[in-house]
Amino acid sequence: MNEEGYCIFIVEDDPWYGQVLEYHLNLNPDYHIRRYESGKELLQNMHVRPDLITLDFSLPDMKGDEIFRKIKEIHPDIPVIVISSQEDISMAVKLLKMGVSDYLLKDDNTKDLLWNSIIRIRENQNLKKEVDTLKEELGQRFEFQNSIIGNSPAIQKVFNLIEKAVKTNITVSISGETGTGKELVAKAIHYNSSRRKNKFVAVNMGAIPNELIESELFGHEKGAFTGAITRKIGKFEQADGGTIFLDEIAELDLNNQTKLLRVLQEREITRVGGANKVKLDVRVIVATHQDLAEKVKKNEFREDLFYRILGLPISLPPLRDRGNDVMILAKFFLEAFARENNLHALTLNAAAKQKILKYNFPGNVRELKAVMELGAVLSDGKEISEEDITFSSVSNDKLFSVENKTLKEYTRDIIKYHLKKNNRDVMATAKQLDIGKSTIYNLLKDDEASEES
Ligand SMILES: Nc1ncnc2c1ncn2[C@@H]1O[C@H](COP(=O)(O)OP(=O)(O)OP(=O)(O)O)[C@@H](O)[C@H]1O
Repeated sequence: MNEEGYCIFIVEDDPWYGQVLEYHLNLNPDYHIRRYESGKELLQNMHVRPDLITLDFSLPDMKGDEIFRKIKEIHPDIPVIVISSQEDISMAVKLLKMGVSDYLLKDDNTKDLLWNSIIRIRENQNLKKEVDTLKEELGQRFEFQNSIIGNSPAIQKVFNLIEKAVKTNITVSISGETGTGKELVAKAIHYNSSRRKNKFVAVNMGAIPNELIESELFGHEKGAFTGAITRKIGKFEQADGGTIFLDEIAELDLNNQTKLLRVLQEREITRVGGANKVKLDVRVIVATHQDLAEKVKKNEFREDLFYRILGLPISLPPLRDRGNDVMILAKFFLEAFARENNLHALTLNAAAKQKILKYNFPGNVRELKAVMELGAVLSDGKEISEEDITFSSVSNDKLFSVENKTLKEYTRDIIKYHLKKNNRDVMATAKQLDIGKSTIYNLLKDDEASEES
């Protein structure tokens, strides 16, 4: 239904009969009627996209079946009621088979039959609309549940928040360790929102030097500074109508924080070196792996900007808190890798599964993906064994891994990890860990003794 109401085209070459129908249908204030007297006139006005058409079968320039075919080509979903002055059963059957919504004979009852027919068609249209909306909602749910994998209560919570986020333009702040899927969630929000047809523009604040951020975000005019040889459209302008994803927002220095705050408040930008303000309609999603509130306390992040970008906070749990999602994701990545590389389906043997379940994945889902892909390459092509699973992340992996260790063993691991990082400098390590040097020497002595024995 357009904003004028329910728009009905009456196509009838007999002006008197056309008027009778128009008068009758106008009794419903919701109906907005337009009248045409030939097939040509009707087709010229199809851009108006009526909600329904009543079509006299015997128009001077075209027969009803021919016009109906043309209507279908332009807008296949518009219901058409054919009104004929002669009873022609075989033509009626033919038209109904072609998809005409109703076939009425011109007689004393036509007005009332038409009235009822339209009511019935409208009911069907409303029902169809409802089904379409439901399907779309369901489709959306499936869409992001197909790309963001997981069943754990922790990730279900995130799904719920994504569903809330897509319904409005509220700013979303996503927090979570590296590799937990922050960008994936931001994309899911954009592509499931009404902005999906416009751009999703991602900017990593940590990857741009502070002095270039302003021009990167807001653009610059030609000659704005040395090196600005042409006008440049910034990321905010590129995202007009769509979504900008500001990753690593905590990396912004205070000066750029002030500039960003102004833009978010005024919803307009000025290109560097430009005089004009450009109004924008951009949805903002920010992400960080840092504790922003903590940064506010330390005066490293503006409190007003913090509140401006907080919007709907979505906190992504680390992979180690997602229970069996690790196994679901592992299988998902293996299947995807096999599919992309035309390999046979690969499985994990029991020991490999155990090894994965015990590990704490400091690099989260990104690391798991890499581990599974490497495992697939190292395997015999059918089954991935324990040896094919290698953890090479930066890593304090052993340090935090969930193994059956005693406190003493953990302490030993922590000290050895820092010793290695400090090039075996005992003094520095002792200072860093706030322990006595003797603790470290004793540990080294124990280790040597156990190696000798
Ligand atoms: N739940 C998930 N299901 C499927 N793939 C995922 C999931 N979470 C993350 N990934 C994949 O893991 C990788 C890392 O995700 P993403 O880049 O979104 O993480 P991030 O939190 O933004 O990382 P960073 O903090 O380093 O920017 C991507 O390849 C992403 O597709």
